Amino acid sequence: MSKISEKQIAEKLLQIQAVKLRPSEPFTWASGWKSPIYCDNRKILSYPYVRDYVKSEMCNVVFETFADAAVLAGVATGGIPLGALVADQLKLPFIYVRAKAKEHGMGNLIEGVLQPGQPVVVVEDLISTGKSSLEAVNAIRAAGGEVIGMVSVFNYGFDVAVKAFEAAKVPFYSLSNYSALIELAVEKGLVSAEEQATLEAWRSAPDKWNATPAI
Ligand SMILES: O=P(O)(O)OC[C@H]1O[C@H](OP(=O)(O)OP(=O)(O)O)[C@H](O)[C@@H]1O
Ligand SMILES: O=C(O)c1cc(=O)[nH]c(=O)[nH]1
Repeated sequence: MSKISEKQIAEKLLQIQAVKLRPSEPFTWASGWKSPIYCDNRKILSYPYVRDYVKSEMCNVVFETFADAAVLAGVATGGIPLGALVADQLKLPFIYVRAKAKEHGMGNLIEGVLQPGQPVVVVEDLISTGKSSLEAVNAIRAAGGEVIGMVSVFNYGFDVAVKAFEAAKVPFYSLSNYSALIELAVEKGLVSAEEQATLEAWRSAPDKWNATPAI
């Protein structure tokens, strides 16, 4: 993605107030990490113009980079509505991967139709450690699908995720990222010097970060 388009997506996320800073009462992430920041991409769905923009940017990535995609797969739950929108626009089949296999009914981990050997692109709303995305990749591979790549709206750019995607041989594209977001928020004066210092301390060791409650 170009730096300009990364910032344009970041601008939309800021406009819809999807990004929250709460250093004094840290958020708990899916990984268990504590964080002073949370990016709630689910809010994109509630703003049709932003939703359209994100959808078409995701379509461009799939169309231009993963032209062989035969199926799109959403990662539950954030990646499901986005993936379905993109699949609908590109007229591709859609499946989704649950966080865990359903405990009644068909007992499925993957919902929808996946034929062995089909090239699949995984759609995620956000990548932090990459664990959720890679669990979905592994489930698709175990079911016989060929994961050719993945696309997400946002990526924190942590080394742990970059290395995990490399090890799993999954090329990934994110429409925006933490660096673009913070650069823009600082330019717009939305982050105070104190908040910037907190974010820097957190970003340098997110797995070890301990928030000190505001006095
Ligand atoms: O890269 P990771 O460390 O795995 O974190 C990112 C995951 O966390 C969020 O999902 P969450 O588990 O909050 O569930 P949701 O999508 O159902 O809201 C997000 O939608 C990603 O799937
Ligand atoms: O890692 C997570 O759980 C996570 C971080 C974030 O900023 N936004 C989100 O939806 N999940």
